[in-house]
Amino acid sequence: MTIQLKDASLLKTQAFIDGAWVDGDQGETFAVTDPATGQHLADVASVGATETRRAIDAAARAMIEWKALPAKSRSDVLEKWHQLILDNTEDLAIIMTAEQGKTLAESRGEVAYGASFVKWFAEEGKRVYGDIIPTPSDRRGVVVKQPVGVVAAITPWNFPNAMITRKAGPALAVGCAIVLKPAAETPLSALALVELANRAGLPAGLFNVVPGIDAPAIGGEMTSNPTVKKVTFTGSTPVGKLLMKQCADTVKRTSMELGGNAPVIIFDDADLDIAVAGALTAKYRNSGQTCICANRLLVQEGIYDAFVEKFSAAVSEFRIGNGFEAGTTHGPVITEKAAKEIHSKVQNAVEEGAIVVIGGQPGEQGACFYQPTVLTNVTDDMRVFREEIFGPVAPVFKFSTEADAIRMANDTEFGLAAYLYTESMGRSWRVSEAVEYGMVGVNETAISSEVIPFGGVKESGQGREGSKYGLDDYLETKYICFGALQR
Ligand SMILES: NC(=O)C1=CN([C@@H]2O[C@H](COP(=O)(O)OP(=O)(O)OC[C@H]3O[C@@H](n4cnc5c(N)ncnc54)[C@H](OP(=O)(O)O)[C@@H]3O)[C@@H](O)[C@H]2O)C=CC1
Ligand SMILES: O=C(O)CCCC(=O)O
Repeated sequence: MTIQLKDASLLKTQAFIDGAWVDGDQGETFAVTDPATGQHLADVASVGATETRRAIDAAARAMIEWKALPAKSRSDVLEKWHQLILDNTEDLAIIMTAEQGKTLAESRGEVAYGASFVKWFAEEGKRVYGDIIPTPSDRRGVVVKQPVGVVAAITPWNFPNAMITRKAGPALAVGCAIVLKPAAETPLSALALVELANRAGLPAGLFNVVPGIDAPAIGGEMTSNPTVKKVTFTGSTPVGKLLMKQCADTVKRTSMELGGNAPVIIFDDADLDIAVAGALTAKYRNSGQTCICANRLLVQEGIYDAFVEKFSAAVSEFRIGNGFEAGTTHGPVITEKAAKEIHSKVQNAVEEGAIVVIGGQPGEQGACFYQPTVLTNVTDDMRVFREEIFGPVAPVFKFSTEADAIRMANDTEFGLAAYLYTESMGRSWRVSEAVEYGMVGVNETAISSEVIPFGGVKESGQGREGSKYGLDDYLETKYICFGALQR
């Protein structure tokens, strides 16, 4: 084991089912490696359908008492969990950088971001209101909100902490129990989080973590088991579609946070410095591996050359490397396979006529590195326009009119986040309303926080996470009719 922590007991390698740390039934394990060095970090228990079923049964049992508690009692446990996450920020960040590759500063930021969802939903869970409906007769209609039931969650490797708390926070706050399958690349962050929830006093069975390399087996059980009432997923659109189909047989509720193809539209009247800074953040955050990362920079012809010059100059200052090393601004991408996939998209663009302004090659630091890249002379038939790049590659497209920009922005099956830069108030409104996206940043790309409804339209998914709306995904609406009041 090569991860050095202040509290070594946060490094867990077994599954957590019904309040106990357990191996898989077959004793199988899978390796977790550091993408920056290729070093082996840990062997983690690999569970399958049988253990997942056991976790679901435990969740259903645990929910009976949990959902009957006053919201305040559930909130108290979540508040303790929140504090423990903050108290252990450094260890959680070290685990994250080791298994995911992002810089230590980014990992610390994500731990705080992840903790904010626990705190937010500890508070929001106390504010689940119903309604009384004034019916036109001798009756009263009452609407109550109830927990949806056992929740199954499948999470990705790009945000190994926050994508878990954004689901577990609201689920637990309203009285649900949860069974979580973390990404195979980043199970250690998930296991450390559930260890802290356990230390916070969360009763056994309410939060189960089922790591494993056979995702279809675990996902198959989660989506077919009738005890599971809701599946919440963050990841790629093809897997999201598959899970939705699998959920149809038992008519489960689903929340899907899927792929994106975010445009950053920069108009001639934008403040150039602000636009460059925003585009840099939107593109290169987490080495480009965020579903709301800028995928396409759309720049109006009058400002295009100045933008490319300033943007590329800033990119040339980046230092890619091991996320633990001081001075590293950007870490590796998650796997060698991902680095190769990014390069194939760049090669496709270059073969079709794109010009590499900077980068354009795998990094020399290791198999999982890719150079921060800027491409010009790009067109809308290239893969970098159509597909999610999920890497540090910025294709800069040119447009003429506002109508062109809106058409290009909407010319995709995705609809998660879009950003625009302009000094015109009228244009801000017009374009924000015209683009088909779930979230729009106007002169801002740092749009995420626990207080906002995060989610997409079109094939980017359904449901919203965070904010007051984030509770709805875990609640059922029940109508009760009180009749014959005169009796
Ligand atoms: N919206 C987002 O935030 C994300 C988008 N993506 C996009 O997807 C691309 C591929 O990344 P990748 O990691 O392969 O994404 P996936 O969608 O394959 O993985 C996300 C999660 O789904 C699980 N999973 C995969 N297949 C199944 C299945 N059949 N049944 C149940 N669960 C399953 C994975 O498990 P396991 O790890 O064990 O395979 C992981 O936990 C990226 O390049 C990016 O474009 C990826 C991650 C996050
Ligand atoms: O799905 C993702 O890529 C994580 C979203 C990051 C964020 O909340 O900003």
